[in-house]
Amino acid sequence: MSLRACVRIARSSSVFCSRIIFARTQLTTRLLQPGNVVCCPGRDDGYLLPPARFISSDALWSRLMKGKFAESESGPTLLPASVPPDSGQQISLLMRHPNQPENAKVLKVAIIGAPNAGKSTLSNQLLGRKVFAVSKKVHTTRTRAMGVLTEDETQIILLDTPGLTTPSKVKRHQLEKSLLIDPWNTIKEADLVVVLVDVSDRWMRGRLDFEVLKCLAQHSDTPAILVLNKVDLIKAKDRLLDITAELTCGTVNGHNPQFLHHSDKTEEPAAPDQDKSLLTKEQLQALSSQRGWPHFKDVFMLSSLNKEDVETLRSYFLVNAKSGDWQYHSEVLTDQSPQEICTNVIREKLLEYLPQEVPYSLTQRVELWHEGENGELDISVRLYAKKETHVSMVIGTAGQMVARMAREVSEDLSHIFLTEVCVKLSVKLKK
Ligand SMILES: Nc1nc2c(ncn2[C@@H]2O[C@H](COP(=O)(O)OP(=O)(O)OP(=O)(O)O)[C@@H](O)[C@H]2O)c(=O)[nH]1
Repeated sequence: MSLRACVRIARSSSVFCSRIIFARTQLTTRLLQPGNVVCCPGRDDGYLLPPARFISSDALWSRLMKGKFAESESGPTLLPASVPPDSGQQISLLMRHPNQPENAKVLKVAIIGAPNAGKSTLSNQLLGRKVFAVSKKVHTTRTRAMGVLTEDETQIILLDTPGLTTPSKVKRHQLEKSLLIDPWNTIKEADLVVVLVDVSDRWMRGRLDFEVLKCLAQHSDTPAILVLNKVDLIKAKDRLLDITAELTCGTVNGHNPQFLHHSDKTEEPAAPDQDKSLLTKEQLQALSSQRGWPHFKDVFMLSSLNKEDVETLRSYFLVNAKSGDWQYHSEVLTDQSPQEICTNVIREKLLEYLPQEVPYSLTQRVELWHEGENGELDISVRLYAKKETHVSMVIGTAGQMVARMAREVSEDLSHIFLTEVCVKLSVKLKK
C-alpha cells in the first residue's frame, strides 16, 4: 500500500496501525499485525517508528512524514519535529549530541513584549507546531520556554518569554517570580531581540511598554527588531506607518525614512548604554519620557493568527543566522518536559473558559501519566480550587465544562506528542 493511499484511508476514517514501517528508500508504509516486526533500527532497509493508534489523521500524517518532506502548494516543506511523551526520552533527546552539518549556522531569538502581544502564537507559527500555550487572557506564559526550528544547515532557537510586568503587579495578582526574572535572563543569551507589539491595543501601540524600553536600553548592544502583530485587526493600514514612526522615534537602522513622520523630532532618545549593569536613575528618568526606541534594525508587520507574513520573518531569521555550532539535535522541538506542556495546555483551557480571576487561583497536580503498550497516553490531572463556587464553575452544568476542557487538552496533546492521548480532569476544594 502506498503512503498516499494509507494517508487517504487515515483521513477518511480512524485507522488502527499496530506498527508503521517507514522505508527510507521509497515512501511506502505497511500496516502489520501486532508483534510483527519487520525492520529494526540500525538496519539498512528501514527503521521502525513508535506505534500509532487511533490518532487523528493530521497527527498520523505528521508522524508518517516526521523529518521528511511533504508536498504543499509552494513545493516540498519539511514537517516539524514532535515531542516525545515520555520525560526520560525527552531528556535523552535534549542531551543527544547535535547532528552538526558542515556549515552549521545558529541564531538565538528572544521574543519579548507586553502580556497578550501574541508572543506564544508567533512562536508556534514559526515552529510549525503548537508547543506554547495561547489564550486571550494575560500571563498565559509563566516561565521562559524554548522552541527549536532546524532547517537545512540552520538552527533557530526561539526563546518565548512571559509578558513583561512589574513587581507591584506580580505582588498584587500573586503571580510567580519567574515573570519578573525570566524575560531579563533570556535577553542576556539572545543574538537578536524581537519586540512584539499588539497594534490592536490602543494603549500599547502608541508607545513602547516601559519594561520593554528598560530591557532594550540595558541590552543595547544586542540587535533588536520591531514586529507589529495583529495587523489583521487594523482596517486603515496606513495607521501602521504612524505607529511605526512613534515606536521607532522615526529612525530605523540609523535612517530617518521620509514616510516615517515622527511627531516630536526634538525629543532626544536615550543613547544606548554599553555598560550592561543596572541603568542609572537619570537613564531611567530619560527612558520614562521616551515613547519609542530609535535603534531597531528592522520593522515587520504581520498577523501571527493568520500566518500573514510570518514566513517573511522566518526567512529573515534564517538569513541572519551566523556560523556556529547547533545547540540541539535536529529532532528537538522544545525544552519543555511533556508534563510541563500538559500543565500549560490545561492552564490555557482554564484561562480560555473560566471567568476573570478564577483560572489564576487554580493549581494543578498530575496524578497519573501512563504510556500504554501501543504508545497511547493516559493522563489524570487534579485541579485544586480555593472556593466552592470555583469548583462548580470548573465542573459546569452536568459536568459539561470539565469534559470539554479535557477533550480539548487531549486533542492538543495528541498533536504535540503524535500519539493517542486521553486526559481526565477532576477538581477538588483546597482552602
Ligand atoms: N487577531 C489576532 N489575534 C492574535 C494574533 N496573535 C495572537 N492573537 C491572539 O492574542 C491572544 C494572546 O496571544 P498569546 O500568544 O497568548 O500572547 P502572549 O504574548 O504569549 O501572552 P502572555 O502569555 O500573556 O505573555 C490570543 O487570544 C491569540 O489568539 C494576531 O495576529 N491576530
